[in-house]
Amino acid sequence: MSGAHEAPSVEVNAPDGAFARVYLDGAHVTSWIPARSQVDRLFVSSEAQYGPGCSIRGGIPVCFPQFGAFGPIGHHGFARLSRWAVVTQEEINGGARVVLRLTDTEASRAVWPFAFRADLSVHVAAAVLTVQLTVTNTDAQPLSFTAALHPYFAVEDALATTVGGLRGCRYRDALRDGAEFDEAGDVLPIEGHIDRVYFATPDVIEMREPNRTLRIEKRGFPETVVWNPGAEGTRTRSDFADGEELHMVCVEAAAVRPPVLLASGEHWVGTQLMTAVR
Ligand SMILES: O=P(O)(O)OC[C@H]1O[C@@H](O)[C@H](O)[C@@H](O)[C@@H]1O
Repeated sequence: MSGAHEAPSVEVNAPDGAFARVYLDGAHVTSWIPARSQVDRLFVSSEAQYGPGCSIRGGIPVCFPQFGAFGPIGHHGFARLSRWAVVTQEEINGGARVVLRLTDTEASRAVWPFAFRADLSVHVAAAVLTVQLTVTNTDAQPLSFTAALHPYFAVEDALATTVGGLRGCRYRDALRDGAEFDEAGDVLPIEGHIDRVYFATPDVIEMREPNRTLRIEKRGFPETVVWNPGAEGTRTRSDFADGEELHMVCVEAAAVRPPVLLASGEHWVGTQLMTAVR
């Protein structure tokens, strides 16, 4: 574990001023500042740890080859704990992009016995951050996985924040023993600790605060996860500071049910696009 300044990271600087920072450990985006803005739309804890083998608390963890407990290996998989390599850095599509890559190693095969290639592309332009995960089965046998992009969005007051667009979707509530319900509300208020996987969600939803809105889009990911640790959750985690639950909301794009199944040589693409509407 180390401090933010010692761990290697790359900057993504678009000609219009849009900015992102990505750490090589975990291919972890920790900062996103849209063009013509001074405000970072991602939350990172003041207690976050950096470096090989520790997941940064905040930003956008990449959960692969497993999301949560949806699969046979450890919670949220090993991608967020692994060193990725920078493949390309370029100006493209009016913005800037970096692509990082993770491939199997002896250590990964000991946990998950497959050859694979995972590419994470991070593109910024204007008011949009686009994060795309491409997984290729480079093994001779089929493989299956679950995955998520797990952004911690910075909010001024989580308790004044709502997520709109999930009405009618079935969800699994981890706070009620994994029981399933149908979302009845037009908007979902964040009222404290929440931990839900919404299934078959619309590809465009909105996170609204009193003074600003984020449009959160996904492609290839069927599910949306909404998570806030609540006061108890930040108090009991050493990489969170007390009270930080009020300044973050996770709205994640996930692929969990069913797991993604790839034949030898096939690939899968999942994308999350975040737009600062205001
Ligand atoms: O503390 P971690 O491993 O980063 O996980 C954070 C949270 O991630 C969310 O996606 C899960 O739904 C929660 O159950 C989990 O607590």
